[in-house]
Order: sequence, then structure tokens, then C-alpha cells
Amino acid sequence: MSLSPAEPADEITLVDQPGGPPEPGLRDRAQRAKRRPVLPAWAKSRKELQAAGRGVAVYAWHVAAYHAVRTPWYAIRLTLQAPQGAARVVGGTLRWAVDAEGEPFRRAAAAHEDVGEYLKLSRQRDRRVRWRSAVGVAALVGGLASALSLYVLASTWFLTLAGFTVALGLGWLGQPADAPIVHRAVEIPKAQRLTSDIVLRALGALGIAAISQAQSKGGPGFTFTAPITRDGAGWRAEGDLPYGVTVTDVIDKRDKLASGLRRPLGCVWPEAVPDEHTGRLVLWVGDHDMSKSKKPAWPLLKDGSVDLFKPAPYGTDQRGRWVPVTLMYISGIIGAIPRMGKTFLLRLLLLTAALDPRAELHVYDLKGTGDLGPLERVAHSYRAGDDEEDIQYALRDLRALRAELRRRAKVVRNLPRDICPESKVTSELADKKSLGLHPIVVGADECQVWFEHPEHGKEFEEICTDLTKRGPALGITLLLATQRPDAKSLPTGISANASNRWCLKVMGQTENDMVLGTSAYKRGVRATMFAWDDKGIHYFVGEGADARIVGATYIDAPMADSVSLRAYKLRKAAGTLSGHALGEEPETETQSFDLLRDVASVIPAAEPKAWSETVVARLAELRPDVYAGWAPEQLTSALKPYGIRTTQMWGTTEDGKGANRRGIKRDDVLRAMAERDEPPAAA
Ligand SMILES: Nc1ncnc2c1ncn2[C@@H]1O[C@H](COP(=O)(O)OP(=O)(O)OP(=O)(O)O)[C@@H](O)[C@H]1O
Repeated sequence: MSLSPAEPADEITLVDQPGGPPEPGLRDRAQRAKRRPVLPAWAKSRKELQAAGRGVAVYAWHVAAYHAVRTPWYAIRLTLQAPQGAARVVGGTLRWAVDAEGEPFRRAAAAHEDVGEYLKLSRQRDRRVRWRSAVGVAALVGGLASALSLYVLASTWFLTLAGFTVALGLGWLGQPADAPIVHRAVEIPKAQRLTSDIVLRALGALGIAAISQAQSKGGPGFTFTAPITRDGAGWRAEGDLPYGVTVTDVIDKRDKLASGLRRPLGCVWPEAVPDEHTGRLVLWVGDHDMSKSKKPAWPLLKDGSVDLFKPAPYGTDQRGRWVPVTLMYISGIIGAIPRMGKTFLLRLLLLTAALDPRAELHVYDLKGTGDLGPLERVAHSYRAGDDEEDIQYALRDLRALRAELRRRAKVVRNLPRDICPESKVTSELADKKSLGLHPIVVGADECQVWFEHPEHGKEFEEICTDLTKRGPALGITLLLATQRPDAKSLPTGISANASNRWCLKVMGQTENDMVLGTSAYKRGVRATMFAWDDKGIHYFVGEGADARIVGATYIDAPMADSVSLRAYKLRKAAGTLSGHALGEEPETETQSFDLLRDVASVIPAAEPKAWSETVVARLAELRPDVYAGWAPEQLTSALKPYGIRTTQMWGTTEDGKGANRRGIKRDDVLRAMAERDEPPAAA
């Protein structure tokens, strides 16, 4: 027999148990509890404390200097006002003595013919006048006597000082109410305090049905989960939106929210909370528009160097706190629509890299406007433009970098575990010149030019993908910037593997997710919300943190030039200028030939040494497409990085005459090859 739906089942599972399901114990709750920091972030940061202290000192100094300059003027004006002050003191005392303040009440009682009240007030006045007159006369006599004795007994300077003080005091009392003598030295703009009412009003005005419905029924439509607090130069409110409403719904209406809060758009920053449900909103409302507020000067602008393995500041968040970036162990992409500050940001990151004198920079300005020009003097490879010869130059350089990547992989693989426990380049390993593991930073602006190249696009893509994937562990950082972040201009092999992402304003979800990672848009990380004025403001994913809003430090061309000059001096002192900075071109066709092997092959074992001119002639015969036209000096400089030096050596010319000329020893070449392929153990 089948059971009809109306009939109860034999056993019913009670979903909602009486008394509710067991709650997590105290230990569970304590473990999962979100602890608010004991000390606020600014109090824990030495830099922020110093900045705050400096701010207070500058303020105090300004106020003191402002008033000090005006002190003589204050003194003159106060002295001139002293008679008015004296008249006010005498008048006030007399009015007090005759109980002038009771006069209107006595008049009113007389006007209403209220005899009882009038008599009561008159008696009170007589009493007051009696004791006040006595006090007044006593004070007058006492004052005169003291003044007389001071006049006789006190020294002249004391009398002068006392007279001056009394005059100033009377002048102070004599100031007209509408024209005070001492003005404020600073005007402090007052931002409106953020209150729960203002937040609820703004959320209610967004036109989100669930919030409006809740508010029309008398509810708040938003549950605050923490008090509204001061956070940096602004206010922070946190709470839960109604069921079904997500933070992204609010972010989409950021302009309406700003209208509801009656604040400029650049002050209003709604954000999702990582690891929380999608309805948990953090609303940060700044005192000033982020794009217009005065930013602190870049700490590396005037002095200091960088260790690329450690974080270096590059921008500030909405609260005005420095946000650092560590340029090692990463590969990064920068995306934005044109004119939002992408090139400036790339230049800033490359300048940071330049301040580590060990770093070898490969700089490509494929837009060709010279924005990265300040880096030319420190770059190992540099090119501005997208002509065929620029493309060939970059291709040769990238091929060499891929060969370098392989060499490094071998070096790292062969290092003892105690020296290289994590199989990656560290700052200490980068210091050991013999290993050649110094940081390499490659930056390309408008990288789509490479990847869309009809002939070499695929090869660029392959090499850059390889550098993106394997470079970070081997001390090679690739930074690519593009104004068209789509699959063609930023191949997915690269965009998917980049660990750091900087996304300035973009127009749509596809570009947003291309730069910030799949489903970033859905999670509420939307660089589409940035306004046209938000230059340099971007979402930053990196440094082990979720997406953060950061305003990149503004470094214009002259500032960039002075920083690069400093970097140049650091490099010169460290002896690390190389390649383009020394006027050298990258080796040609490193992929298809091996210079050391070629040299070794043209100096046979039976011949322990050979003149350079003989070697270049033989090389030109071996590979005319590569070595044709090489002069002996070119060979000398090409062999120099391998530690091979030419020396004077005796030999015979073609016509059999003996001569002394510069040449190369075969053993030196073989030793360099051995060192390159099997590096010595770290010192
Ligand atoms: N951090 C910043 N703060 C303030 N303004 C900035 C910042 N960065 C850039 N700008 C301003 O934005 C303008 C455009 O910057 P930039 O040339 O870097 O844009 P872009 O995105 O590279 O443009 P394009 O795609 O045309 O090359 C600059 O001229 C500068 O005035």
C-alpha cells in the first residue's frame, strides 16, 4: 500500500530541535573570534608614529611662528584698546555695585503694578547694594594702598612689567567682539562626523529594494557589527546588509552612496570583507577626496636604497598608510584604460628596483614616448618604440633571459641544501657575485605590442610565460603593463600566473577579471568603480593580502630623473652598471649560438692560444650571420662578462713573421665554460 502525502511518515526527523541545535563551545568561539587589535595600527607603526609626531611638531612650530611674528602688532593694538578695556572694567564694576542686572525685573514689577513683587525686589537690591558697595570701597582702598606701596617699594622693571601686563589685560578686555586681535594661525577644515543615521540614510537612498523595504517597516536595513570608529583620516563603519543584498550591490551604486552621504565620490569607499559572508560591508568615508588629498612624500625620493627581497613602500591606502611591495618572488601585471597612471606606476616600480644596486633592469617602453627614459642610465637593456629593430632587440634580450633562466635553474639545483634550502634565490645568494644570481627586473609598458606581433608574438608569449612561471623563484621579475587587458594582449598563461596585480580604472568585468583574477568582479573587487579623476588609484593584489585600494605615489619625470641619478650613483659605487648603461648592446642571437663554445671550437686543442683577430676571422667563417664584421675589441668586450681577458701573446702572421698581439687562451675559455655550466659551491 502506498503512503498518501497526507499520511504522516512513521518516523519524522525533527529539523529544528527543541532548545535549538547545540551551539559551539566557548573554546570554538574563542578560537574563531575576530580579535580587534590591542593597539591601533598607527600606534604600532614606527613610521606612522614618527609621521604623526612630525605633524604635531610642524603644527606647533607654525602656530608659534605665526603668533611670534605678530606679537608687536598684538601689543600695539592691545595697548590702544586699553582705555576701552578700563572703561568696561569700571562700568561693569559700577553696574555690579548698583545691582544693574535686577533693574529690568524691578521695572517690569512697577509696570505691572505688582507692589508686593516690587518691594521684594527693592529690598533685595538694597541688601545687595549695601554689601557690594562695602566690598567695592574696601577693594578700592586696598587696591590704591597696594598700588601706592608698589609704586614706592617695587623696582622700575617690575612696575614697567606690571603696567604693561595690566595694559595688555585691559586691552584684551576692550577687544570689540566682532574684531578679535588674535586670529587663528590655522584653519582646520571640519569634515562632518559619520553617524549611524547618516549611514542608514545613505544606504536607504540607494534604491536597493531589500534595504528600502526594511526601512519602510521601521527597521534600520543595515545591522552595525562594530561601532563607527575613526580610522586614519576618515571614519569606518562595518555591518551586515539585509539577507540577499551583497556588498557588490552597494559598490555598483557608489556614486549614489556618495550622494546619500553628502560626500565627494573620492571620499566614499565601500569594500567587502575577505573571508566573510558577501553581505558584510565595510564603509570607509574619508575626510578628503583620496585623489586630491595631499600625499606624504615617497620615503625613497631623496635618500635610501632598496633590498628587493624586502618590502618597499610604493603607495598609500585610503587611510594614508604606506602600502609596501616586495619586487622579488613575483611577476606582475598592470592594467588600465589609457591615461589613468599605468606608465607612472610601472616607472615607480622600476625606480624602486633601480634603487637596489644589484638589480639588473630590462626596460621596454613600447609606447615609445620616452616615459621610462629616466631609467635608461641604469638599465642593462633599454628600448623605446616598437619599430622592427626594437622588436629584434627585445627578442634577443628575452632569448638571453630565457637562457639565463635555465642557467639559474641549474645553479640553484646544484647548490648545497644548507645554502639554498628552499630552491630559490635569496638576498644572500644574490650577494654572491660568483653565482650570478642577482635580481633581474624586466618591465614592459604596452606589452600587447610584443604579444600581437605577427611574426614573433608567439615566441614573446612563450618566453614571457616561462619568465612569469619560473622567474620568481630564480630572482627574475617580469612586470607587464597594458592598456588593453584582453586574452590577446595579455595571454592567459601570463595573466593566470602573475602573483601581483595592479588594476587602475577599467571599463568592464572582462578587463577587471583579466587583471585582478577570475571572479574578482563577482567578489566585489571592481576597478570599474574608480572615477576618471582617480589617477594612480588602483586595486592591488599582492604581498599576501587580498585586493586593497592603493593610491600610487606620484613621481613626475623630473623626480624620476633625480631618483634614477641616485640609483646610478649607487650602482657606480657598487660597480654594477652593465649593458646599455655602459653603452653595450645585448649579445646577438644567444639562443642559436653559444659564444664560449664557438670560441672554444675555433681554437683547437692543439693550439693553446690564438690572437683575437684570428679568432674573429674564424668565428665569421663559422657563423657569418652572427659574427661577420666583428672586430677584435667586440670579441674582447663580449668575453669580459665571462671573466676572460685578452693578453699580449707571441705568434706568427700569415706571411710567417713573428709578432706580439692580443689574444685568448683556450684554457681560459674552457674554464669559463666549466664555471658557467657547473658553478662552484657558494662561498
Ligand atoms: N599616482 C598618480 N597620482 C596622480 N596623478 C597621476 C598618477 N599617476 C599618473 N598620474 C597622472 O595621470 C596621467 C596619465 O598617466 P600615465 O601616462 O601613466 O597613464 P597611462 O595609463 O600610462 O596612459 P597611456 O595608456 O595613454 O599611456 C599623468 O600625466 C599624470 O599626470
